[in-house]
Amino acid sequence: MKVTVVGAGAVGASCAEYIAIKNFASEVVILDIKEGYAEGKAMDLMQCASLNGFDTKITGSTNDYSKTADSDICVITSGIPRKPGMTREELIGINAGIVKTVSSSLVEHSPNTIIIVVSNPMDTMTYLVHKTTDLPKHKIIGMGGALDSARFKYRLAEALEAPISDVDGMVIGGHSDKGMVPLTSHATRNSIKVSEFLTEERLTQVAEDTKVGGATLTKLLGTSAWYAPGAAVSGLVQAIACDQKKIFPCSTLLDGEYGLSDLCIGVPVVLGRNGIERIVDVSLSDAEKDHMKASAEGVKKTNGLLEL
Ligand SMILES: NC(=O)C1=CN([C@@H]2O[C@H](COP(=O)(O)OP(=O)(O)OC[C@H]3O[C@@H](n4cnc5c(N)ncnc54)[C@H](O)[C@@H]3O)[C@@H](O)[C@H]2O)C=CC1
Ligand SMILES: O=C([O-])CC(=O)C(=O)O
Repeated sequence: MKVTVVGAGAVGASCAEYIAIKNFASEVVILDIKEGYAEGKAMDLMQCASLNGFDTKITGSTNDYSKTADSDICVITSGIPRKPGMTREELIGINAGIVKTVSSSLVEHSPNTIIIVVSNPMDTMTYLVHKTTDLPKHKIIGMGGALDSARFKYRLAEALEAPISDVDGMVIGGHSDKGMVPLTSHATRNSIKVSEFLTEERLTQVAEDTKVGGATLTKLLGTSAWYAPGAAVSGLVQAIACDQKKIFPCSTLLDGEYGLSDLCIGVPVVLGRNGIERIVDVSLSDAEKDHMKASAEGVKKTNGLLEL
């Protein structure tokens, strides 16, 4: 199993590290445009191998896509992150050009690959990869919901004063400050609905804190987060590499599901060896349906800024 990670920055390096530590991939190639940067990160990570007990071979490349040839999975993290006060959508001007070039170079060398898009604004960048490459739709996956759901579980556990392992919940919709749709009606503590424990007001607070999870960290760190994003990507890569058939919310091209079409947005999907093996339709409350519709309108507005 060969995995390429484009972008050796904060998220790319964290993602490569988690993939290596989980020890399921034979090879990880990190590629960056900055001279020597990916090689340096790869060497530093390889020097963790004996300490952390993994055998994954990590190599770096300065923009040489021949090194990425025949990758089973490619992760795109190249692009600029936001600064405090910015929205993810504001990154489109620079990141669209980067994602377009990177995705065509990847597919040129790995025509059968599965692409996981991380660069922001992620739903629009995922849509752009569809427009740029001729990969089938089940092989283009946007990562946002897995991270947002992890943040939702963190906030739920905090409100419930419960261990995170006791909590389950999912966030669908667009990966944006306003567009996320935390499914509070489906969230559970050890299979009991969280509404049995928390007031509607507290649940609304949990949902609001979840939606601004990325912005909150950006304010604290001066740039956006990387540990949980890297861990979330590694979860998707592992589900595909190990054919786990796990459900994650991922951004995928919709064609009528959830009443939406011609956009990529987060919905629950089954991930396995073929990428997205099935889109799962869950029943939503009326409020969640309204939020999903508004979220889709927001994503379409951002897609409208693409020069296709
Ligand atoms: N979807 C999600 O849940 C998340 C998305 N992000 C996004 O991921 C992206 C990366 O974030 P960070 O790693 O923090 O940024 P970073 O600045 O630390 O790293 C980005 C790397 O991309 C490289 N790069 C730029 N243009 C390139 C090109 N044409 N080819 C190859 N490499 C290129 C840069 O040299 C840099 O090393 C941002 O757009 C950020 O908003 C970040 C966290 C979560
Ligand atoms: O907040 C950002 O800009 C980066 C990101 O997508 C996240 O951490 O959720």
